[in-house]
Amino acid sequence: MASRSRGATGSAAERELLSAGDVARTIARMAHQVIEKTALGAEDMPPPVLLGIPTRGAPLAARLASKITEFSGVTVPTGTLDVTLYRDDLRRKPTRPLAQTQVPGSGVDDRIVVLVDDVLYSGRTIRAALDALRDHGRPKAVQLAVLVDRGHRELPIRADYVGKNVPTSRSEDVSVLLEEADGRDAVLLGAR
Ligand SMILES: O=P(O)(O)OC[C@H]1O[C@H](OP(=O)(O)OP(=O)(O)O)[C@H](O)[C@@H]1O
Ligand SMILES: O=c1cc[nH]c(=O)[nH]1
Repeated sequence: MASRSRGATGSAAERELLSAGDVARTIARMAHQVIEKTALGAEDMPPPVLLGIPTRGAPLAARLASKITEFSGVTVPTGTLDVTLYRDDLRRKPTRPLAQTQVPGSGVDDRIVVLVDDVLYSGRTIRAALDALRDHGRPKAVQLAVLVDRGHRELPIRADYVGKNVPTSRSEDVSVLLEEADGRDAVLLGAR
């Protein structure tokens, strides 16, 4: 279980920001936005490549891809991108376990790549993802989809698709729970 998640139970001090139904509706809305913004289905426009950032970005990317296919009829290449070795805090936290990178056979060259993550906070994970992506080719463009943007950016990074903007204080913690990793879907706001 990832460090920030309190698992399937949650504590009384946590407030539910999104229910399981909200999470499903949010992903569906984001799928429609990706279809529109990437001009999916237009002639001479290959579908975007979705890359989820482990831990929870990976199942999120798979769910987003499945909704995009459901709404558009187009299959979207989907994979995962581990950013661990590209993090700028690697020396401070050298024991982080590696996750899996699986770039689909389509590759990323000349494609729109949509990075998918559960939470956007400082932006440092996404900065690392941009570095990691460089090892796999040169996308035509890179976009970012996050389920929750909680603010407090430390780098000039913004998301193209945001499920929910949540104003937070730095002393708070956003936990995204997903069925695949946590046994249920929810977004919780608690104390750090
Ligand atoms: O914008 P940032 O400040 O980088 O924070 C956002 C990242 O923090 C969490 O990942 P975490 O590193 O806790 O690992 P996890 O995905 O395994 O939970 C979250 O899943 C994002 O990837
Ligand atoms: O609150 C936060 C901050 C970074 N990453 C998370 O998953 N939650």
